[in-house]
Amino acid sequence: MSTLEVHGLSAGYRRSTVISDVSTTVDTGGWLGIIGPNGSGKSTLLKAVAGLVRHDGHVLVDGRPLASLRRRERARALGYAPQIPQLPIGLTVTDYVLLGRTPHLGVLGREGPTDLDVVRALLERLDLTRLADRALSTLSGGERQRAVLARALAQRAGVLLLDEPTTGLDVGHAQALLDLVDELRRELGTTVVMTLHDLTLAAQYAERLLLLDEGRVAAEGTPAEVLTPAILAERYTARVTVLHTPDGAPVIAPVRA
Ligand SMILES: Nc1ncnc2c1ncn2[C@@H]1O[C@H](COP(=O)(O)OP(=O)(O)OP(=O)(O)O)[C@@H](O)[C@H]1O
Repeated sequence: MSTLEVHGLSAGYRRSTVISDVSTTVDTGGWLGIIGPNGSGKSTLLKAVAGLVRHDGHVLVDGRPLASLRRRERARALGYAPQIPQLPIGLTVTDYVLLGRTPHLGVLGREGPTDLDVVRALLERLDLTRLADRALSTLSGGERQRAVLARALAQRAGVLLLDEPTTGLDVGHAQALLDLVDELRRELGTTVVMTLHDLTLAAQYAERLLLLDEGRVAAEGTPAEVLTPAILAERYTARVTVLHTPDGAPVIAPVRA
């Protein structure tokens, strides 16, 4: 149940500026997909929104500057699942996902039945139940990725930032994850911002797409407005055709020369 506003956001590393003057608004329960070629600044944009890299400009959640919120308030306002997370590899899957509940725990810092229920339900939906007691270090890449997402979803933040959430997931697990995110969005009004290379999945799940090129907004609109062969040829140097599934969803198909 949160609106995210980004105003004139610029960010980078040391002396180099990577993204410049990005502005956008995502309404409560909205889903914005960030797309763009390699190195265009998608991950940097998410990190800047999350306040994890040096930036200029403003990020507001429900009209409140994110930078002004205390840690716990901030963790309830905004959750972030990075593309390459630092994992406490000795933890079990359950204990790791429970960490996502930290901003909701009472003064004693003990998890209650609601926290355990939230975690159990997420493990079930992400096909992790049989791995619940396994150490993170023993998981496959796709299993670990699902644990990282389960932790971010357990946080139940108003705004959820997902950096390439389907990386390393097979098509079935990718769909299960995106369906689950869609459900949270509909049931809890979670506002979602996600980077994705898979343009077909991006078009099927995101309501709007923002195309970054060299750190600037090159296009923004509905998937049909942004994913045109002309725009993709110009921004990705790609030859593609746009097909449609029987229910009308776009499929971005590469065309061999
Ligand atoms: N920690 C860092 N220090 C210095 N430069 C960085 C750092 N992280 C990213 N960059 C640079 O910033 C630019 C944008 O990187 P970013 O990861 O945001 O792009 P991206 O669009 O997410 O790329 P990809 O599609 O390849 O994941 C790249 O040129 C990259 O080399």
